Amino acid sequence: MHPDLTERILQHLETVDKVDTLELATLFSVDHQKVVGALKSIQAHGDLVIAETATQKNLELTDEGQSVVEKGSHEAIVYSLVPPEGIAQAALMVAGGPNAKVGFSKAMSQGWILLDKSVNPPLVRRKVDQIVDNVKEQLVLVASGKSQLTAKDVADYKKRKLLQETTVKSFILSKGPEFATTLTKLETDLTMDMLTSGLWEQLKFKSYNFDALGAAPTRGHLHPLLKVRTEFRQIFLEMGFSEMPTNNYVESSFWNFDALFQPQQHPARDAHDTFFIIHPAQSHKFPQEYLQRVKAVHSKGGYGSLGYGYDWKLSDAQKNLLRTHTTAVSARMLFKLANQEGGFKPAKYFSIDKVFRNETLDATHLAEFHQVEGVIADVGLTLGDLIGTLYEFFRKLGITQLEFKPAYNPYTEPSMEIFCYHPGLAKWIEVGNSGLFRPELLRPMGLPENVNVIAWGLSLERPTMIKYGINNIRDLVGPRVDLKMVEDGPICRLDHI
Ligand SMILES: N[C@@H](Cc1ccccc1)C(=O)O
Repeated sequence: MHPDLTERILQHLETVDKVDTLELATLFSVDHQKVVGALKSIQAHGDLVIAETATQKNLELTDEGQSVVEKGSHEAIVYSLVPPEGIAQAALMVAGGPNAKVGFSKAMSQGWILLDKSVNPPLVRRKVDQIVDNVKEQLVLVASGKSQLTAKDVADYKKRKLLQETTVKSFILSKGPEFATTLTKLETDLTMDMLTSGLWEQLKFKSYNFDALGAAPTRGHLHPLLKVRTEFRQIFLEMGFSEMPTNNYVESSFWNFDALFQPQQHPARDAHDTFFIIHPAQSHKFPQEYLQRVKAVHSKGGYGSLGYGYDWKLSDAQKNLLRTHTTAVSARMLFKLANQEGGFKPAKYFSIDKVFRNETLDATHLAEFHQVEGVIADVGLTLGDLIGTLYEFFRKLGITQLEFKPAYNPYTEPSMEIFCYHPGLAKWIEVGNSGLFRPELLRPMGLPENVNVIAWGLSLERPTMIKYGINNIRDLVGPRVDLKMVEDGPICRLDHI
């Protein structure tokens, strides 16, 4: 608010009996709201002024009315589009755009144009050589505040949505019993000094506003990872996926590696990369026939594959570990899908949960993190389906530029790393891994020959870090989490970063 607006109002009021706040706004060339604000603060100081409410009706152009002022009325535009030789009505409608229909009927009733039915198709022709665009002229006058419209004109223009009536509330001010041209400062606090010296009797106190909203107290907040997880879950659900049960952190090597055709000598199965469990060190319950088929495909091959040709050991498959990827969850689910009652049915699944790797900790790696994984099983799926699905999935995250790079996974062929262009960071970043599950994985499970499975996985931490502008993963979990970030972090889409 203008600092001395209150005093300017009071000084003006000293010279007159009554003044309207709208008049003051024009006089001081300030917004009417500001004058009303200043009035409120004058009123807070006591009965300096008497304010009576007044309402005034104003005529204003609508957006459509404004366009008539700028470009002419709809009927004049239609008239101007009719060439001397005439034009087919349909072509006129196309040329005139959305307002051509009203323009046409108004121009007809004004007697400016006619429809010549003596030719086939009928042609719209000019009926007069010249027109005066009264509507435009009258609205121009309204815009300049000089309108002299009759009540009927006003009603007509309102009906045509060219004019609207607005009511403006204002106050008529006159001097009150405590009128003064300056404001005395209002005290907000009653101090001990004021009481003992008796000063309080001469001071004016600001009254309490019991309706003011207090500051919201802080309370529980969702962690950024949970918020981003909610967002991913929502996207999967929108795309028709169902969530897989993911509650087993402890998994056997069988489901984490062997079922996925990952050979027992694979370096990832080394204790350097995997946390093995000591108690209990082994799992014992496996679907026996399936286990035999997995053993066979590793050691001898099958389903058109040569296998790896090594001596597959049950004892290695039995070793318990903290699952290293959520693909172990997908393996269990696909086995269930292949062996469910009534046989295989196409399905779309997702999971978002914690996985563990024996990593050297650094700015981008922790020993535990989350994976987001999507899996689709259906007849005749191709790499094209995978690419299309990935585009749709990432589009829903606000990412539209993707690139794919050939990659290798023991369980997928072909495999693709997924890169996306991040406009905020102005670079391509790797966001995930994907592929078509190998027959050596699907057929031993009992999935029919013509069924293919496409899948992709990404970490939950990486998009969360990008979204919240964090470059050290240790700032995302544990004691280094900035509580301000947790409180303020909005649930918003990645494109709002
Ligand atoms: N399991 C892979 C991701 C992935 C999932 C599904 C298919 C292909 C790859 C990983 O840990 O990175």
